[in-house]
Amino acid sequence: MTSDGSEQVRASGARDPDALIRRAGVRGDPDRDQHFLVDDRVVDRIPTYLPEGTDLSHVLEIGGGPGVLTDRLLEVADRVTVVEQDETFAAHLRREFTEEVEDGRLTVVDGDALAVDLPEFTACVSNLPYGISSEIAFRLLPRGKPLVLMFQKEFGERMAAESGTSEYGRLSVSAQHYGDVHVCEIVPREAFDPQPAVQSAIVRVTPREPDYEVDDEEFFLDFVKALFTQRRKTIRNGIRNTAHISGLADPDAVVEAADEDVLRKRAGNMAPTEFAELAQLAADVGL
Ligand SMILES: C[S@@+](CC[C@H](N)C(=O)[O-])C[C@H]1O[C@@H](n2cnc3c(N)ncnc32)[C@H](O)[C@@H]1O
Repeated sequence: MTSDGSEQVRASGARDPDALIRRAGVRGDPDRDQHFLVDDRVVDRIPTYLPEGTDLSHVLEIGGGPGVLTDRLLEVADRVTVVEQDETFAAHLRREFTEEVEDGRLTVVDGDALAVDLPEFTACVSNLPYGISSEIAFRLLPRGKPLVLMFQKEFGERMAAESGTSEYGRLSVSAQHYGDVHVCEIVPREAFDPQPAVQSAIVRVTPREPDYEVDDEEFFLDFVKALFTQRRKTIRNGIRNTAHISGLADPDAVVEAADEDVLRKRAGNMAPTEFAELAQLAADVGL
């Protein structure tokens, strides 16, 4: 705290997380997915995980809370839009960053990130509300922009997992369809207040085209989802048992046309490219 009693900023110019929480006037409520970052070192590192050369002209943040990450994003971005569902925190953000709001550098959107229209953004950096992190991630991924997102550790590791590992699944194939997924850092519970029940992971998604082609993206993703519901079964049985999920009209035709080597595999050992090839074949002969 300074001699005049203010505790606005640290020497580096960044706002202090505890002071921000105090000024917000309420504590985080875990039932509302409110676990606020209080470890400056972690907050400082988050924007640095964006891929080199990221366009920082308009950064989106989902769930601003007291504004510790918003503050860091305003240091590096030309413009920030933050979506915050809790009215108390949305009002606090407008108060805390009055100058930036007046200058048009910060827009605070009140509302549910799953329901509001998201703006055109050039990158998204967020400590996500964990209860809806999957739905939010799959709203963001198809936009094809760099993402740095905090998830529950297990979720982040599943997103980044490679075939043949126990974490690999539908989430890995679907997320990696949109970009390269990398776990940048595991964050301990102590970095938050209130502390979450489990550790967290900061995940970077660098957008790129997949190294395979699928004509019908929706069918591809449904097909992958279907086969992972039967991950212990062979692909042959998986195709036959899950037509109600994949939407295949003639699963037997797919089994007849597919390679025996592929049919003997299990979903957990199929690389994304193999899923894509099989999905193309399935769409041709079985839909
Ligand atoms: C994990 S906290 C992160 C807060 C802050 N960015 C930080 O790192 O300290 C998640 C924030 O998302 C907000 N939130 C929860 N559900 C939301 C939703 N559906 N849409 C937008 N914000 C939401 C919560 O109120 C909370 O402020």
